[in-house]
Amino acid sequence: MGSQQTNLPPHVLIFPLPMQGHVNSMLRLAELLCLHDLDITFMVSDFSHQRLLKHTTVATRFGKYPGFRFQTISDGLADDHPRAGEKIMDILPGTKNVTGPLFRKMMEEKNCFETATRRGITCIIADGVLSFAGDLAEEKGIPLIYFRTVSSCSFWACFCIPDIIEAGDLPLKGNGMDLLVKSVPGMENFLRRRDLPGFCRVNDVNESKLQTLKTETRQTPRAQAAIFNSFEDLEGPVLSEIRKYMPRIYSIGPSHSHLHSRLESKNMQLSISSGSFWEEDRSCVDWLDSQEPKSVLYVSFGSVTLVTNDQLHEFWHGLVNSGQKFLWVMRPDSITAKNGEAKIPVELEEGTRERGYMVGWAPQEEVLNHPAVGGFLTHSGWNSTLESIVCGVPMICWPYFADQMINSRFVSEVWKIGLDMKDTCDRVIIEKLVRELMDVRKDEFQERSKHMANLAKKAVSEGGSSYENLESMVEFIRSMIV
Ligand SMILES: O=c1ccn([C@@H]2O[C@H](COP(=O)(O)OP(=O)(O)O[C@H]3O[C@H](CO)[C@@H](O)[C@H](O)[C@H]3O)[C@@H](O)[C@H]2O)c(=O)[nH]1
Ligand SMILES: C[C@H]1CC[C@@H]2C(C(=O)O)=CO[C@@H](O)[C@@H]21
Repeated sequence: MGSQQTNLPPHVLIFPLPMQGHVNSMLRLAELLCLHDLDITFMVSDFSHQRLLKHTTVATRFGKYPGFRFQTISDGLADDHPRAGEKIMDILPGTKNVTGPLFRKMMEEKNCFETATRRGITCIIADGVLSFAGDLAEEKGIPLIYFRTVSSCSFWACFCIPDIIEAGDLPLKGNGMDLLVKSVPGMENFLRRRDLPGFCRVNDVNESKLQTLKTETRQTPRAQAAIFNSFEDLEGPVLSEIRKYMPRIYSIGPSHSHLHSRLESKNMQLSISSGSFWEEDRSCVDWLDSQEPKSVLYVSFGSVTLVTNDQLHEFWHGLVNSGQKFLWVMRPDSITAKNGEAKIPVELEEGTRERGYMVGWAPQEEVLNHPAVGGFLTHSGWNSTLESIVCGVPMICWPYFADQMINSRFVSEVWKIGLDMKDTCDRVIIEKLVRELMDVRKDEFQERSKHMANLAKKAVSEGGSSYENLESMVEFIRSMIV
């Protein structure tokens, strides 16, 4: 490097798995690092980039940071791939086989992005499931930090997969699903087989999704550090277990709340739109404005979940029969009914007209923060879980796959801020749980959720654990410039 470059800031390459829930939280990390005046190259798939440009103000949001750049790359999937449901798992071989080699070529051809005004990459922060980025970092001698965007509890359960297999709790063949799993330290008293991350639901331990997640997770300790979108008061005991294998762990979450707090302290404006891949329908906020405080159940299953026609009807009946107001996000691509199959019974149409409101995609953070929202029926994606926690909104969990299975167990049994309806989808149960959360046990859930929300806000405020961890991490990134 020329001597004229020695005063340049570190140049961090941030590389998420190209899915909504991963890009969201990595974009927030990118902005947090921009606020610390680091140069950032953000790797984004062509597909995600087009979605972001179409549906968000991401260009203006990052336009105010001169050190920020997007770099696009293929995610290895065909343009018309659904990128939803179980098929989303194709993104792992897609990125490994296609994105990985393209990334290597790009780094070599572009001299690791070094220019007259920017250092070559001084640190790679890669999604914890993109080991090819770790391979390249190691080969080129570039410091590496992994950011696993799921909960620490899910990461830890995945890390323990070899011990779970050894103990005979895997493969899960649908038998003994309520038996306790004793081989994940710290979770011996409450983790059942059905709560293990969805990748464990295989008939044979050699199935590729289990093997891939095991391998990707076990290679994490080769990085110099790891980041979790979590906070010590939420997942402290689990983070301590992980630190036995990787001492340098930075819990810096909840990342959205952390970003808000940092922007506020610099008197900077919050971006109006998040990192949504769909158009946010803001009409639901007007509808919420006309509702009583804490009277509305918000229903959303994130960006990947698919719902069958039967499940749709169970939810719908359950919600209408509960007599509660509800705001339901029904993503255009989320119902698996074939044409003509999705006939809506009259009583559901009437019940929805009286008490419900539906949108294709909502400004979720704003919705959860609205005083009219009193509960969240969620698929337990990690971002949704954290967003609900920060707003003190109790949850009913209907986990669909992956980390969601264990997140929902922590919500109901560890933090006790919600109810878990995992592996059921029945209108009678749905009605009962909605009444329990929004009415019968409302006060206890509200109280515990409010307490956790306060702890989350404390973590990201000056002097809080996540705030201090981010400061240390930036120092560490600065110290690693070679
Ligand atoms: O109408 C909506 C619905 C969702 N969101 C946002 O979309 C994100 C959804 O993220 P998440 O709740 O984490 O769910 P998924 O989209 O399913 O995320 C994937 O990525 C997560 C992080 O790794 C994992 O925890 C999940 O299991 C995985 O499916 C959140 O930030 C929401 O605020 C909106 O803005 N509007
Ligand atoms: C498609 C899934 C594979 C890996 C990701 C994940 C994780 O544990 O990191 C959980 O669910 C999804 O977000 C991703």
